[in-house]
Amino acid sequence: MKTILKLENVVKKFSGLVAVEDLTIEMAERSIHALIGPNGSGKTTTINLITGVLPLTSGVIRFNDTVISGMPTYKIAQKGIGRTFQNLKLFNSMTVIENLMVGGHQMTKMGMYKFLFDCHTAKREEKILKERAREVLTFIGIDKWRNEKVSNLPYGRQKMTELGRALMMKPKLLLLDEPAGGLNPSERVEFVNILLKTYDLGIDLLLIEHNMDVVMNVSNKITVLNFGKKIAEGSPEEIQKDNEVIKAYLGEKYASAVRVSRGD
Ligand SMILES: Nc1ncnc2c1ncn2[C@@H]1O[C@H](COP(=O)(O)OP(=O)(O)OP(=O)(O)O)[C@@H](O)[C@H]1O
Repeated sequence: MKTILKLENVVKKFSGLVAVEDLTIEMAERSIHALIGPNGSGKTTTINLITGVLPLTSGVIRFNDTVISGMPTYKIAQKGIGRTFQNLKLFNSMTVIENLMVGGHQMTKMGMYKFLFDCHTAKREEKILKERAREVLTFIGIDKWRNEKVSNLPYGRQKMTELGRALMMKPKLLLLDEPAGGLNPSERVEFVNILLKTYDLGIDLLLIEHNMDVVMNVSNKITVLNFGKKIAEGSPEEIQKDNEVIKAYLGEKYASAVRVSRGD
């Protein structure tokens, strides 16, 4: 088994508060790995550490054996790590396709100076970005809304747009912060199908998610955090039976519903 992402003894402190405590995670290549835990347990902070949005207090993060902790965010993105956010970070007054094209700019070889002053190359770059955006929009099934302003779209399609923007860079690993949050049941099913299709393209997924149906159905491995510490790790079956996880997060109601549905 090859490891795509490795966190080694990662610590993040915000003045007095230890948000992530001595966290070690190994994510296998060709896997869907979930990070779950109660509110405030350090999940989003962990994603912010991986993507370089926050500096580590101590520890090391490796992506495909390269140390990425300490690198600026754009370099980490260029290495092949994409992300989506818990609260959408789209440009609401821009159209769907414009949002994707902005997300794809880092993909092109051109610097901003050249883009502004070299019209000929800028036009060619724009054409490449547009073609890539259409390809991504078709893949996630929202191409017909490409010229709509993001603010006019229902929430489910806005979430798709954000996923599309992350896919523009052709990441090898995609970090998803609550992809199913705020979606209604049919949007959720549609989104999960697109995520599985994305995985089939060869993109590994690290997923933060509170919806346990989604987590248990799609993940190969789950890491559970509580107060910044890893309290359990294993397959969905192992995690559903883990007493500490049931006590800290899943609750007895969830655990007994699973036992009934399994006929235990
Ligand atoms: N920039 C910050 N400054 C100070 N404290 C922070 C900061 N970001 C996060 N925290 C704190 O770190 C802890 C972990 O927060 P984090 O957002 O990582 O949790 P989470 O597991 O993602 O929660 P949720 O499920 O609610 O999104 C919390 O106590 C939070 O208040």
